[in-house]
Amino acid sequence: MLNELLAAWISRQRWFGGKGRPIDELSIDADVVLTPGLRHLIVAVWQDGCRDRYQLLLGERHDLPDRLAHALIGSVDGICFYDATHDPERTSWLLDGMARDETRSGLRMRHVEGADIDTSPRSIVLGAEQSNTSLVYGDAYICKLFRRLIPGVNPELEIVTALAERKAPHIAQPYGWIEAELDGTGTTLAIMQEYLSNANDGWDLALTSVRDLYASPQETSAAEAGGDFAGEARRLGVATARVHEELAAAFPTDLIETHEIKRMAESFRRRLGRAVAEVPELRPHVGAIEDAYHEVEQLTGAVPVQRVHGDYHLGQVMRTPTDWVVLDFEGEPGQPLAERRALSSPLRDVAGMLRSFDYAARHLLAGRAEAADLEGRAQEWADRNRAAFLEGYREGGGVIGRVDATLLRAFELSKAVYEVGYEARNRPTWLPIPLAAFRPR
Ligand SMILES: Nc1ncnc2c1ncn2[C@@H]1O[C@H](COP(=O)(O)OP(=O)(O)O)[C@@H](O)[C@H]1O
Ligand SMILES: O=P(O)(O)O[C@H]1O[C@H](CO)[C@@H](O[C@H]2O[C@H](CO)[C@@H](O)[C@H](O)[C@H]2O)[C@H](O)[C@H]1O
Repeated sequence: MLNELLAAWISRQRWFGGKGRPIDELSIDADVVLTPGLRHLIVAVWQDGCRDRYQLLLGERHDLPDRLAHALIGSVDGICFYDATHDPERTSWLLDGMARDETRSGLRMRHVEGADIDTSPRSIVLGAEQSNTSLVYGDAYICKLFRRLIPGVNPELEIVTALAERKAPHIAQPYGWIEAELDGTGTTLAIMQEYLSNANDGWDLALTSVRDLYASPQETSAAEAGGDFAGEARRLGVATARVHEELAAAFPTDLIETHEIKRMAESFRRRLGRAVAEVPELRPHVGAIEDAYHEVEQLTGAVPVQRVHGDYHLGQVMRTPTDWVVLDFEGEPGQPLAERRALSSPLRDVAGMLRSFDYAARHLLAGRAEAADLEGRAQEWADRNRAAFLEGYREGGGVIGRVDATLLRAFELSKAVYEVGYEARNRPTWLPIPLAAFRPR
């Protein structure tokens, strides 16, 4: 009975990866009582013969207070089962568990060595719930619970711990984590980090600047408009180069030669093939994209590779009162863990951020025919901020050599191809944004 309630509820959650397909079966793989009225579950969801596993915090109460009514999963024999991430009385136990380094039936809660965890703040669930659920404790900590579980150490934990040990700037300090064995592999279930309470998301800041430009008289250039973003874009470039430098110092690096460069071009092509099958609007652009990938195949010499962010965009960086902080070193969601941890060219992140400037410039135009006359201004804003970011990247020590232009272009196109698939699946009205990347300039 509980399993059926959970199946109906999980299919409605924003973070559920199998939306739109019926659930054939849901079973409870692990069930640990953390404290009376709070259970930690790992459930297996079967759809079309495939299994995905998810992590739940299940609350139990005889009477559910009104403030938790929205979190109700269902009732069985007079007990109300609910999503306990919304219940600060219960989630405080996670803080206690990490502070005490508790282990409960294989569920290990740990704090970073030397971190002094204040267990007094109470949590709220972060509004912009995405593929995971984040709990913010006062203005001290943010604890991200991974919903869909993939066996292995989460790259975010691996990277921020390594960079924090080096006292690297531009990261949010890690405080603790939760882990368990999944298929015999130590698997990260949650990460707790410093909450940047006084910071703004890069995407929101960039959009404010774009709006200022669109609202200013036609003859005003992007440089003269009130909220010019170029200074911030340059500082972000500097921070990005410093983070790359720290990643190269903390993890192995390598040089890839001709045959591996060809393999990289093949992987760009495979991604293109999958996206074209899914989104026919890509078809007219295939020839030009293939040409750019062909140029990559012709490159000679070695390309430096290292650990990178992997899904770098304006929504992954926050501006604190003093500088930029980079979040979410997890790589592209949906990619296998091995791929997300693989060494790559740092130009991949540079390309990701360049794409993001295009996104910010065009997002107000998407799907609005009447906004077509803003096209030139969108281009001007994007060009100005892309150039400023690259200037900052070089200033911070980042290397973009002459041959790198070919790689950078291919990474940008490949990111835009990924985005076409992402938007078609998640936000179809945004599809024109990445499609614009393939127009000849
Ligand atoms: N350390 C932090 N401090 C403040 N806000 C944060 C922090 N980490 C994440 N956030 C906020 O949560 C949002 C989503 O976080 P993110 O880690 O990107 O989650 P997801 O992987 O689900 O996209 C960010 O855009 C940011 O607004
Ligand atoms: O932040 P996530 O790890 O969930 O990344 C995924 O979602 C992003 C959207 O939130 C998506 O990014 C795309 O949209 C952004 C604006 O919302 C834009 O700034 C990015 O440049 C663009 O790629 C990301 O690709 C996806 O993996």
